[in-house]
Amino acid sequence: MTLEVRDLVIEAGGRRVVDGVSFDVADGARMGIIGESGSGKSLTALAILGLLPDGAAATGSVLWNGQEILGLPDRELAELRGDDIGIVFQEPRTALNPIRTVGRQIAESVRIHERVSKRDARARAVAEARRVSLPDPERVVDRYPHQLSGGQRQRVAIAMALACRPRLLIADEPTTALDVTIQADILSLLGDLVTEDGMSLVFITHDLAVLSRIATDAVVLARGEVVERGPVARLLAAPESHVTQGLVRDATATLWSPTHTTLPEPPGEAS
Ligand SMILES: Nc1ncnc2c1ncn2[C@@H]1O[C@H](COP(=O)(O)OP(=O)(O)OP(=O)(O)O)[C@@H](O)[C@H]1O
Repeated sequence: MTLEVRDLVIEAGGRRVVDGVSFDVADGARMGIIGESGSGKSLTALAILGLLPDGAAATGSVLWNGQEILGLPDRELAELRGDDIGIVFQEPRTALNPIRTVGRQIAESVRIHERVSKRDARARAVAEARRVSLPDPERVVDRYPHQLSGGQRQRVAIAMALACRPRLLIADEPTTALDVTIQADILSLLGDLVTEDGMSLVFITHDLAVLSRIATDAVVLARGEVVERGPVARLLAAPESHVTQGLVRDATATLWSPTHTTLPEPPGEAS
């Protein structure tokens, strides 16, 4: 299943905040969308999912497996989300319902999309909790979000997003709100699950070091436009635009030094 985004334009608050963005995500590919704050990353993801906030509108084309999904009725989009496309956001606290047990929330996404019985749904919730390596899955499903750590809450959000085995996962800064060590754990969990299921991935971040751990290719956004695109290894090693060069400098300065990635000297400072 492929995602093709063509000439996406988003107007929000009377301004054009995304301006002609195009990219493809082939079946099983791992695409990054990277850029500084306010460059249009989140709105691009929300437009793909049909979740733009009030006051924002998108034009252009978003083809999912050849079908136009931009402007689909809410009902059809809701079916697509969860069934075909999973979503993980930055802040699990806001993605989770504080007054429902995490098991119920994981089970709910299964029940909506697969019509399983209540009892089977609970068993599934336990299995999904185990799959994302939540501790003591039989019991953790009876806990409430506030009783879990930030990293555990993000595991719950990932379990919810992946419970129905979507073909595409869109993850918007899923590790940004977490401690540095937890970030690495969540990234490797996501990487493992994406590989296991053969899903495609769209991963949004402002951090090229993080991106290099999970994505193979990326588009670089600045002020709503694609300023550069290519394999992440090339963007790191030979960034062409000033924006990407800045991202490489930030990545090199980042506190956690990725074990699998050798970051190059920052541009202009190489000996
Ligand atoms: N609901 C809205 N109404 C008006 N403008 C908005 C709205 N949401 C976002 N914007 C503006 O659109 C631009 C792009 O926002 P977006 O959230 O997509 O950026 P981003 O790259 O994801 O940034 P961040 O990393 O800070 O989340 C920004 O200038 C932002 O202020």
